[in-house]
Amino acid sequence: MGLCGQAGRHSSAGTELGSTKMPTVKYQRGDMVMGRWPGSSLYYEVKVLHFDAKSQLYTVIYKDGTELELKEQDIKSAAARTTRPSCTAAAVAAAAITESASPSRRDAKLKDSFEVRLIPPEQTKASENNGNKKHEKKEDNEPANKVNEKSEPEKNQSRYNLRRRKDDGDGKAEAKAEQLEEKEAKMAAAAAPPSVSLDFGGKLGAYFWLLFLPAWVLFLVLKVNQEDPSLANFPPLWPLLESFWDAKALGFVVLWILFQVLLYILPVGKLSEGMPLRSGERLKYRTNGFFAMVVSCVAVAAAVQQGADLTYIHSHFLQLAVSSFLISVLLSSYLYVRSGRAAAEQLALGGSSGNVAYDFFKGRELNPRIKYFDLKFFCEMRPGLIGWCLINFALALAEMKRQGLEAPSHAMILVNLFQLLYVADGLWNEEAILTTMDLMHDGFGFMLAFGDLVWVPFTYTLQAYYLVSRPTPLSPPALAAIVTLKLVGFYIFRKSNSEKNAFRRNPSDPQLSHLKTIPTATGRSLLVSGWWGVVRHPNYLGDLLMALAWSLPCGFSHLLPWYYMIYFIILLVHRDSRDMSECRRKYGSAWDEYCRTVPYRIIPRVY
Ligand SMILES: NC(=O)C1=CN([C@@H]2O[C@H](COP(=O)(O)OP(=O)(O)OC[C@H]3O[C@@H](n4cnc5c(N)ncnc54)[C@H](OP(=O)(O)O)[C@@H]3O)[C@@H](O)[C@H]2O)C=CC1
Ligand SMILES: CC(C)CCC[C@@H](C)[C@H]1CC=C2C3=C(CC[C@@]21C)[C@@]1(C)CC[C@H](O)C(C)(C)[C@@H]1CC3
Repeated sequence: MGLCGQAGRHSSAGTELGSTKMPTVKYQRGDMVMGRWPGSSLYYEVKVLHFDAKSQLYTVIYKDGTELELKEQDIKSAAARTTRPSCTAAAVAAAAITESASPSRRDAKLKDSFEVRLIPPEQTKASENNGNKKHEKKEDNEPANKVNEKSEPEKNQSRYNLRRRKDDGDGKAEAKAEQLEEKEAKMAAAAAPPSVSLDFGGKLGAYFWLLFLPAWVLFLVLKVNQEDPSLANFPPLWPLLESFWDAKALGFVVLWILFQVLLYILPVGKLSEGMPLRSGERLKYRTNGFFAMVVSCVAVAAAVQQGADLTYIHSHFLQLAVSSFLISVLLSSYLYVRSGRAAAEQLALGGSSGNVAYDFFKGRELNPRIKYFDLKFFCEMRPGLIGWCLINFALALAEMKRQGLEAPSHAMILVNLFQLLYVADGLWNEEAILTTMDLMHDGFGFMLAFGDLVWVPFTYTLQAYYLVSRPTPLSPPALAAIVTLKLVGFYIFRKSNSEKNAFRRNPSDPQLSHLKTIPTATGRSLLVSGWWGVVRHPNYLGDLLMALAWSLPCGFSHLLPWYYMIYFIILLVHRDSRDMSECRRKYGSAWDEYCRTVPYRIIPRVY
């Protein structure tokens, strides 16, 4: 400790470093020195970024971008280097915690009181770019730094843990540390600067998608209505203009949405907490989706019992789709207008390009709410998702009617049951959606509004629609193989999603204590064993296997029922790459380390 002492001070008052002057200090901005890792006696190579005369603290940066603030006595000149000169902060910390394994030494370290502030890598760049002045301002103003001003070496230790977590001993200490970890994650998130990269082909891409997506749905709906839906039979017949519109169809769609609104606002079911927002706040969500689904099923069964003819949905598919499209456009316009009044911290990162088309498409506001009514959460989980099952059921009835069957075909039953299971599972585990990309990162705009209200109910039902007028017999072995495939996919999908969700909600969950994790500078860890150690997106793998099981019952005569499979591969590959860049931005070198440890993205040894 303090090996360098106060001797040998440079008398470098007023030295010019770029555009800023450093006061009289021992180490200068840009110096490569050895910084002591909090809570340990290990020193690692760091670069001096800044000295704050007021607090007498040096801001230093590790090789992986982690910034700390250290006292002078915790810094040695590079000549005194003894250990691990090029370690990342994560590895450094791992070494530090391993070192502090014995309780007595650990206690001693807890008493150790040197000031340290952890700053996420995003800020590092900002501080490097902006120079010292800005940095000083940031320190003064940001709540993240204010909270971290407390001396809590154990806080830093808790985050860095490459050992199996059940080896840690004292559960209480760990729980406390995890709480701190969560607090820091909030702070890091609050401090994250807006991202500037635009996905989906940027501004020009947005125009393209705004035109292409509705046109594509129209194309699919017209195509599946053709007697011969093969690609060669192109273009499909263009219907008369008046057949696009049906006021009754619009009325049904509006009624359905209002019915779902009613179920959503009923004070039934759990209130779940979302992930911390950049402001540190955690929104509450009424997670009664499964209840809404059960009530909807009962209501539909009662309506059928009363003589309602659900095959209307089959015969008015186009009009229903057009009505939903109109509602999605209205909703997106409302979302765009209201986002103009939203505070900066309520906007999604990268959701404010300034370009009307892009912002309208991608959505600006992260969690648009009318009082407690969360529009994004509601739309993603209710009308379209439950509507998907309703439409499938109606299509099974239409198949019986069209083909004169007493019961739906085996293929139709499989498609119906498989997709019903998928939706029911999503609603049963509704809380898990709060840790998905859409809820945590994406703004709510046309893409999701259209996706939820039009894309899901009117294109995810194409397999069932296809089967209505195309009998596809299945042999018992084929049936058994398809069911097995679906169950395997479902198992992988559910287990991996639940594992990540449970870990994000409670990193010290005893049931996850056998899993290995990589610490990151934000305070959150990444799972590197279990499902998330097999590939980087095991949930996508399970989802893709299920998608395959949904298409197989429709046979190989046409490409149309395989549309979902093809679309889904493209969607998930793109989603994976979006997520990779986002995680790279968030976690820096810890993410690279994760990618090195888990080299495959979705399919082990293939991709
Ligand atoms: N049927 C459909 O149309 C669609 C279905 N889906 C399904 O929805 C589900 C959710 O998908 P999606 O939101 O895309 O992505 P994920 O649920 O996979 O969420 C990705 C996030 O998980 C966290 N994460 C990534 N790796 C790790 C790790 N090793 N340890 C801990 N956390 C990690 C990161 O967020 P952080 O670190 O910030 O927590 C990352 O941003 C999937 O099952 C997918 O298949 C998705 C799209 C469409
Ligand atoms: C129109 C665009 C090209 C694409 C829009 C994509 C959306 C349709 C999907 C984005 C993520 C989704 C999820 C589900 C449905 C499709 C959308 C909205 C999901 C609710 C399906 C049920 C699952 O169990 C789930 C994991 C909850 C899904 C979450 C993501």
